[in-house]
Amino acid sequence: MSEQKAIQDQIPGNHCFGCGPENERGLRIKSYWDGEDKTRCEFLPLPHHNAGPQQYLNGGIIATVIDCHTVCTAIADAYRQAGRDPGTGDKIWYATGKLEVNYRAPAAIDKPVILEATIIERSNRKTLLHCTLYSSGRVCATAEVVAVRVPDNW
Ligand SMILES: CCCCCCCC/C=C\CCCCCCCC(=O)SCCNC(=O)CCNC(=O)[C@H](O)C(C)(C)COP(=O)(O)OP(=O)(O)OC[C@H]1O[C@@H](n2cnc3c(N)ncnc32)[C@H](O)[C@@H]1OP(=O)(O)O
Repeated sequence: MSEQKAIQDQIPGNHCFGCGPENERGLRIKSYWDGEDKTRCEFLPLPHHNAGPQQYLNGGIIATVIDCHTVCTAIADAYRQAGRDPGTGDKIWYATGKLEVNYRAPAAIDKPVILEATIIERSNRKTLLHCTLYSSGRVCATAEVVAVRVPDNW
């Protein structure tokens, strides 16, 4: 990937478990633009992120990384639509309104997962995104997410 800074590293004050650089015990995913309305994230699971069987990634962790990758994409997009660099000026904050995940195949615990998010639709208050999660080149999950703009005191 290019030299671009991760979306999460451009937005200060984020303590989110999935994507907050300020959460020492979090997953700390990093998302990058990869085309006009697309972003990409690579996440390497840790052994304790397993499901019941130790070789597979836990479904809640899958949902979390999809949630964070897509909502951070919506936030970065909103800054872009406002003509501002992320983290500059008044804060823009989105929360997850809807997260619908289809688990299509198990994801290996010891391989990186790749997430690709696409912005499908945007309006003033909400952004609809699609996300695909791959492991070893295979589609393991797809998701539809609605990110809703909330005040920065939310
Ligand atoms: C303090 C300082 C802050 C500084 C910033 C710090 C840095 C942070 C930086 C970065 C962080 C980013 C990291 C986040 C990543 C992870 C995100 C999460 O996990 S968030 C936690 C889980 N989510 C919840 O707990 C939501 C709980 N729900 C709510 O609070 C409300 O229901 C909310 C905000 C989602 C909507 O409530 P309403 O009253 O604001 O707005 P209404 O009028 O209901 O909806 C607005 C629009 O959204 C649509 N909408 C709402 N829910 C929908 C849904 N489930 N499906 C489809 N559309 C929905 C509605 O139809 C409406 O659309 P129409 O404008 O009319 O077109």
